[in-house]
Parts: sequence; C-alpha cells; structure tokens
Amino acid sequence: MTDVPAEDPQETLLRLRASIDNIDAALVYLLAERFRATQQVGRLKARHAMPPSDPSREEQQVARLRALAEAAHLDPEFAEKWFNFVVAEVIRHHEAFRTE
Ligand SMILES: O=C(O)C(=O)C[C@]1(C(=O)O)C=C[C@@H](O)C=C1
Repeated sequence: MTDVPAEDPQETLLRLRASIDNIDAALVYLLAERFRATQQVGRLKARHAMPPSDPSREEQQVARLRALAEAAHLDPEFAEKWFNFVVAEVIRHHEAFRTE
C-alpha cells in the first residue's frame, strides 16, 4: 500500500482560497456585464414607455435557472433568491431611467 502524504491544512486553505478569489473575480466581471446589458434595456424601455418590470419574462427566467441549478447541484431556492436580488436592483435602475 502506498502512503498518502499528510495534508498541510494551511497549504490546503491557501489553495482553496486562491480558487475562491478567482471565482469571486469572475462573478464580479459577469455581474458587471449583466448590468451593462440591463442598463441598455432600461434606456430602451424608458425611451419607448415600456414598463420597467416584465413578470412573465421573470417567471420564465426563474424556471430556467431553477432547472439549471438542480442540474448543477446548486440549491434552486438559493438560485431564485440570487436572481430576485439582482432583478430588484435592475428594476430600480430601470425606474431611475424613467425620471431622467
Ligand atoms: O428583460 C427585461 O425586460 C429586463 O428588463 C431585464 C430583467 C433582467 O434583469 O433579467 C429585469 C427586469 C424584468 O422584469 C425582466 C428581466
């Protein structure tokens, strides 16, 4: 039998934290890109007097994200909460464009 080398917990922690930092950076960039797109949607909606929110679109998005979350072994409740949190901010931006 081959011996498994003893784990150095500090080294393992640092390695995992480096991965977490990379993932957090990617999430920030992805969110920035999402908001860049939604700002354009907000301006478009304001120019054409369209309502800031679209509940039927959100329903479709939630259903899709919940299915994706399940397939990825992510809690679908958490995925939905994250989505609602982001969309609430998007709608706040959309409403601000209407008063510009
Ligand atoms: O697709 C739109 O109509 C948007 O305004 C974007 C968005 C989103 O962030 O995904 C935000 C608000 C709407 O209620 C639905 C979706």
